[in-house]
Amino acid sequence: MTMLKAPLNTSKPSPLRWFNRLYALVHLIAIFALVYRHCCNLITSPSFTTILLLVADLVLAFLWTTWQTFFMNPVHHQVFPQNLPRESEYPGLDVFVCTADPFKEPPIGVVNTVLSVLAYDYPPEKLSVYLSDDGGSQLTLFAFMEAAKFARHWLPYCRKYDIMDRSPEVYFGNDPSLLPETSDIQSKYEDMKTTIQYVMDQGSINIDQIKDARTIKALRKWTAGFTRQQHPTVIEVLLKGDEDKDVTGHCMPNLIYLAREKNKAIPHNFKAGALNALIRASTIMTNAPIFLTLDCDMFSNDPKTPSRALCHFMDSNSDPKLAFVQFPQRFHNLNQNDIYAGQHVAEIRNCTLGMDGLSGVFFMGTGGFFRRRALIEYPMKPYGLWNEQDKDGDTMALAHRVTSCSYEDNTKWGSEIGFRYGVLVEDIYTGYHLQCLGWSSVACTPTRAAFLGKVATTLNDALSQSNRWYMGMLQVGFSKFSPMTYGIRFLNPLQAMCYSHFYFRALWSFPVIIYAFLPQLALINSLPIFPKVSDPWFSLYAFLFLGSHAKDFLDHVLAGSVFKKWWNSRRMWLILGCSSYAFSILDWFLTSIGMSTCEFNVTSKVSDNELTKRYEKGIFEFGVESPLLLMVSTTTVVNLFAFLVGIKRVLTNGEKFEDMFVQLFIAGLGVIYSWPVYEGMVLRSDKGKMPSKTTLKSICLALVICFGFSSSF
Ligand SMILES: O=c1ccn([C@@H]2O[C@H](COP(=O)(O)OP(=O)(O)O[C@H]3O[C@H](CO)[C@@H](O)[C@H](O)[C@H]3O)[C@@H](O)[C@H]2O)c(=O)[nH]1
Ligand SMILES: [Mn+2]
Repeated sequence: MTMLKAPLNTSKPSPLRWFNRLYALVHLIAIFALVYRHCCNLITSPSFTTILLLVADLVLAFLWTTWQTFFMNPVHHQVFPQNLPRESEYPGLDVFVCTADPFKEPPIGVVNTVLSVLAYDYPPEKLSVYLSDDGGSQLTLFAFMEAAKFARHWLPYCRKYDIMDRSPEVYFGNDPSLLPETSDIQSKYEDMKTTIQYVMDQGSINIDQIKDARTIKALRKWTAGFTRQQHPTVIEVLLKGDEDKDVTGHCMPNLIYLAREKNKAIPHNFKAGALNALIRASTIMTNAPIFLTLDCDMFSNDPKTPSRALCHFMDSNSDPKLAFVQFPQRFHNLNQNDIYAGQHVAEIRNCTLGMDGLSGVFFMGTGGFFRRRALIEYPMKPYGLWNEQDKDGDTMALAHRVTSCSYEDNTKWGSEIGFRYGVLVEDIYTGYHLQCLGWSSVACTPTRAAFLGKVATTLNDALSQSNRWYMGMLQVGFSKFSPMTYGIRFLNPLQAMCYSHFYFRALWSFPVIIYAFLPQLALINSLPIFPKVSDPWFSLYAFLFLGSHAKDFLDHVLAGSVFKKWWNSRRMWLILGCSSYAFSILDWFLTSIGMSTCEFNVTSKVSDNELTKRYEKGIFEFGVESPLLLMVSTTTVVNLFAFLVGIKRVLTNGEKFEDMFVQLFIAGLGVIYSWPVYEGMVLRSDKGKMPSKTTLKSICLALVICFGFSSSF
């Protein structure tokens, strides 16, 4: 009799797929009808307005269609870590944590992320944690030397009491129940925090005050000419598994600090470059077959996460070409209704389930467990790494060599091996390339989040982040690797359409800007541009509007969201459309004609108390002067003007309400969505209000737009 082996994972298609397909079909027919109407209009009464409306609706139709591909075959995966073999059979695991700027990403936060993964429920002799410091900062190294000392107490404590929150900041912040050692460990943690905070406040380290010879030696590497953009490689092994023991005598995981060499004259390729340096250094030092990549703010929220990933990697029935297991991004600092829609609840859920039913989820930059072989196929003879015999046993010298900035010259790093270079979204781009090469991926979505990170808590940060992302997406979309020309040859066509949706999403800004200005300006000029209520075509508009909104709302609810969050996500969709996405297109254009260079601006992970309080209350944070905010405020003022003028005309000038209904509705909706912006412009006086200069500028601009364009109608 053969024993049935207990499964490590299962997958089940969602029954909702039938409903989704039916909805998509009906909606698609309505879209065709609309396009037909536009074409008729274009023939009978061609005008600038008709052309713009057609363009807007065509772009909307394209993005709607590509969005539907996520809903055609959603699949639910489940994992069963209890069925895994013994721990002694687990593969080695390397964890890569990236940080880039000690002032935007405070080291104490990074330390918490690293401690939370050092304390994983994983055989310590098989676990190594690497910290990549692109900020090349002595302060960060110092913080990690302190963290290594604290880890000797923290790890055995977590193990002994099976603590769930292994980020000490979270654990002590949650008022832990008092165990015999708790207050002792807590005071050690507070001491470490104080020490780190002290050097951060000083902004530098006074080596004379340090007694430990090893620390002094390490810190002396920051010589006079050492700057963040120009410095040699620094590698420090802070914990060495076979030598360092915790306070109970247990072996510790490895902990390695790495600041790769930087040279102003040589592009460092931002995070992708950092990750590739990590891949090479770790290949030489520990070479675990699986590695996990993490952003510095993404602390582990569940010590059993690696075993969930292993449920896919260790399953003999899984795809041998499984490249990565993605734990979708989740966040811990969201306010109640997620005012900037940073959580992307419905989006993340629908995209992961949807792509999992095709060739696999996209890589989200953090929380991905990779099979090392997917990124460097060995033996990699042509590329050099494996040719270099470690003859003198000098691993460190070799590790320094492979993290030097000239190492990648004339190699395929960044194009055919490692994380891919050249665009600002190295994450989705690398996952996409792997899938084009025949690798697959899978999402793992446990109820308790595997990792928790930080969302942007000011409007401008949220907008700049999207600006960067969607500029990066356009770089792929319009490159020779576009999913429409390249991806489609290697991927399931639906999968290629999923990627097209992301890569071209910035095009939303065309319909959003057209719909945010054109109907409003026409309203001011008493020109009806949509069918009146009694016209049969009106019901087509109503159907398309209501249908798409109802479906979107349903998708949110099914993803566990609530009405207010959905409403906020709608508002953000409009705000992004008229600001970030438009700037993404502009940035992409300027970069591609060589008038601008692309920069990865790190999102700030610090926020002062007042700001945090406002965010927690759900108040919009404007605060700074920025072109992104100016676009938003100008658009909202135009909508308000148009709405007021339109209402006045209907009430006093006897203009027909039904003729202007659609335009009034669009402007009115704009006004309702813009409420927090008006508040920020005129009703508030706190620090987070819209800067008066921006308010004034936007009113002037809006007046020019409203009355300057009158002659064109
Ligand atoms: O030159 C750089 C720039 C950034 N980073 C690190 O990259 C991570 C992400 O940077 P962040 O500013 O937090 O960007 P986000 O927009 O919040 O990140 C999202 O978008 C990025 C680009 O698409 C992905 O890399 C991230 O994983 C994803 O969370 C952070 O740990 C940084 O320290 C570097 O290591 N080197
Ligand atoms: Mn981030």
